[in-house]
Parts: sequence; C-alpha cells; structure tokens
Amino acid sequence: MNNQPILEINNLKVIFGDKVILENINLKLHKKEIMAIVGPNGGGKTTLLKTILGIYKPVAGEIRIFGKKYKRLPKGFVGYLPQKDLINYNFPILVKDVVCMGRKILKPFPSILNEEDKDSCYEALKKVGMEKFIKESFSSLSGGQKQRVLIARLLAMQPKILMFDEPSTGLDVVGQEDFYELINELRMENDIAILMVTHDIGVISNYVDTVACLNKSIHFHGSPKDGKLPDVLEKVFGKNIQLIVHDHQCLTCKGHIHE
Ligand SMILES: Nc1ncnc2c1ncn2[C@@H]1O[C@H](COP(=O)(O)OP(=O)(O)OP(=O)(O)O)[C@@H](O)[C@H]1O
Repeated sequence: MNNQPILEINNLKVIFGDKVILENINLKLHKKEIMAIVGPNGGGKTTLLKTILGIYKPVAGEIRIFGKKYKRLPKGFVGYLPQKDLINYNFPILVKDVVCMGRKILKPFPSILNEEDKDSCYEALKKVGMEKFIKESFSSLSGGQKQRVLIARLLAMQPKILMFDEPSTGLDVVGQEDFYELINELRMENDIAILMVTHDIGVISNYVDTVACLNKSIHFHGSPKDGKLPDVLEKVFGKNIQLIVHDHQCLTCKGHIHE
C-alpha cells in the first residue's frame, strides 16, 4: 500500500446538540484499500461518512486528503452511495441517463456532455458489467443490477474514494457476494479506495483489508483476521459475533448481526 493516505482523519469530534456522537476518531485510508466500518446501531457510522462528505462539521479534529486540509471536497473526489433499500429505487429514467447524472456533476453549468463524457459513461457501465443494459429502463432492473448502475454513476465522476452505506441491504446472498467481488475488481483496476459501513460482519473478513469498529470512538482498527477482533466485537455489540473464514466455512456460526 502507498504510504500517503488518500484520506486521513485526526482526532475528529462531532456533537449534535449536547450529545457527543464521535470522539477521538483517527483513521487512515490508502489507495486500493477496502475498509469496513462496523458497529452497533446509533454508533455514529453514517455520521462519520457524512462528516467526511462535509455535510456535518466537526467541533474538533481535521480531515485531510492526500495530506492536505480541505474546506470543501473537490468535485467527484468521493462517490457516495447512501443507505437505501436499492429495490425501492424506481426512477422513470434510462440506465444511460442515470450514469450520465454522475458525469454531469463534473461539468460546469449547464452540464452538457460531449462525446468524451458519453464514452466515459459507457466505460463506467462496462466496468460494472452493465453496458448491455444502457438503453433499458432503470426501474426494470433487479436490485443488484440497479446497484451496479448506481455504482457506474459514481465511477463516471472518476472518484478517488467510493463510499457505501450498508450496500448489501436488499441483496440476496449471491448479490452480496457479487457486490464484494465487484468492489474488489474496481479497486484493483481503478486505484480507488473503498470505505463502507456494513452489517455484514460475519463475512467481511473475506473481502476487506481493514475493519474499523466504531461506537462513538474507534474500538478496533486493523485486519479482519486479527485475533483480537472477535473479543472487541463481542464487547461492542454485547453478543458473540462469528467471523467466517476464507473458505466460507463458518466457525461455530451463530448467525447475522441483524438478529
Ligand atoms: N442530524 C442529526 N441530528 C441529531 N442527531 C443525529 C443526527 N444524525 C444522527 N443523529 C444521532 O447520532 C447518533 C448516531 O447516528 P448514526 O446514524 O450516525 O448511527 P449509525 O451507526 O449509522 O446507526 P445505524 O447502524 O442504525 O444506521 C444517533 O444517536 C442518532 O440519533
């Protein structure tokens, strides 16, 4: 991994009213890294993503990109897919127009796309294996296909970081596996880093490089294979969370975190 982090969070603190939501947050995200943020409901995961995006202002600490402080994220720097049940996305719009929406973010008003932009949109669709559906209606697609198109929309912005909030909501087990395989290919081929909030705690060790366990502060940050992680998860969630190892064999599996 390259030493210079794409994203660096130092001593971040966020409060809502008089309630401390995040404190002492220190994290580094590097090129090609896939980091999962896990933690109990209300632990501040979405707040952290939205603070990185500049939607919430921290009361202390700083966030740097490529070592530099920023007031506003550069256009397209982060491609963010918010927490939503993807099956419920039913825009009366063609797949190609969904992807073009991402590209338009990069263009000055009135956001007219030239041939090069259109080629980039096609390339983005190709990267997620959805180019055959370019003229289809978005609402006619399955949940997993819609997710791929929405990811293509982000790729059309040529982001350095892709951020997902609970990306496997609404996907079946195969769809979930496809999603993780896709993000693995994307980070390898596009030099991007991936930061995602997930409840797929049981399976993430197969797919992510690092895990940050967040419940107001960071309780663990390291490899999902680190022997300390199960104990940290048990402490933070108050129950035994089982991690599935690489061959998809579940060690004394007791089920999913959403139970
Ligand atoms: N805009 C807001 N104004 C006030 N409080 C907020 C706001 N957004 C979130 N909170 C509070 O901050 C805390 C953390 O919420 P957040 O959504 O970040 O948690 P989370 O870890 O993403 O939870 P979940 O896993 O349930 O999605 C919660 O107590 C929530 O009620």
